[in-house]
Amino acid sequence: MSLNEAKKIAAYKAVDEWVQNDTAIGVGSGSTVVFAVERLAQRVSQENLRVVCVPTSFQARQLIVENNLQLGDLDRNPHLDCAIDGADEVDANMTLIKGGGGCLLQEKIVAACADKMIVIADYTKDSSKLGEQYKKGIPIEVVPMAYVPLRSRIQTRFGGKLKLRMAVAKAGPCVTDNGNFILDWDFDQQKEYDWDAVNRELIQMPGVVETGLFVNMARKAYFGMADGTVKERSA
Ligand SMILES: O=C[C@H](O)[C@H](O)[C@H](O)COP(=O)(O)O
Repeated sequence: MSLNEAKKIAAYKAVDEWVQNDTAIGVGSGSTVVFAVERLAQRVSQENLRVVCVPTSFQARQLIVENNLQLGDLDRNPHLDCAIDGADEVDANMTLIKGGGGCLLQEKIVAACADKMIVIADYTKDSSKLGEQYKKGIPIEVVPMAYVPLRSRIQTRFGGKLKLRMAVAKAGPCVTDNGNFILDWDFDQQKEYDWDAVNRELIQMPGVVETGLFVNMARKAYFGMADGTVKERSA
């Protein structure tokens, strides 16, 4: 089974199990969420469901609009029944790395407004320990003027190395949907980190907007496996 097929079976299962009539849901970002929106659009038209979708990125907003789903926002829908989102890695404790595609701030805000956050992923995201599968580090969204001092400060405090993420089809750094930069923290694989404590400390550093560490947020994860089954993990 291809990676895309693995993403699709996880996404379809999550949408089938968690989306009900008369609900407001958060729509995450990335390549796996594309399949969740596809399934949602099928169910909305086949079952005549009333579902309001709150996006977590520009990409998610486009997906919602292109699939003729009802677009909501946190002003009108401050309480969401669930948020369905992808992840770059999910460890045994359901701690996530997110932001590989540059989306993490709005994703965390939307997930925090939801009763439960449901993760959809392919089997390459399933890991026992952060860094085991995802090798690009933990994305940290920062205010542009602070990236140099923050890079040294985080390296000195926690070890590892931080790199400013560069754009692909544009000269210079990658700019997030919120106008910020991303530092990818290649943390020290030999160290045992308490991710909750690390996340709290990072967020307190002036200039750090948000981190791609999602600790104690995800309720359930669905992994599409290579053999065509869907593996589930609960918090
Ligand atoms: O920045 C992107 C988001 O955090 C995504 O949810 C994450 O990168 C996983 O994306 P994908 O489903 O493409 O693997």
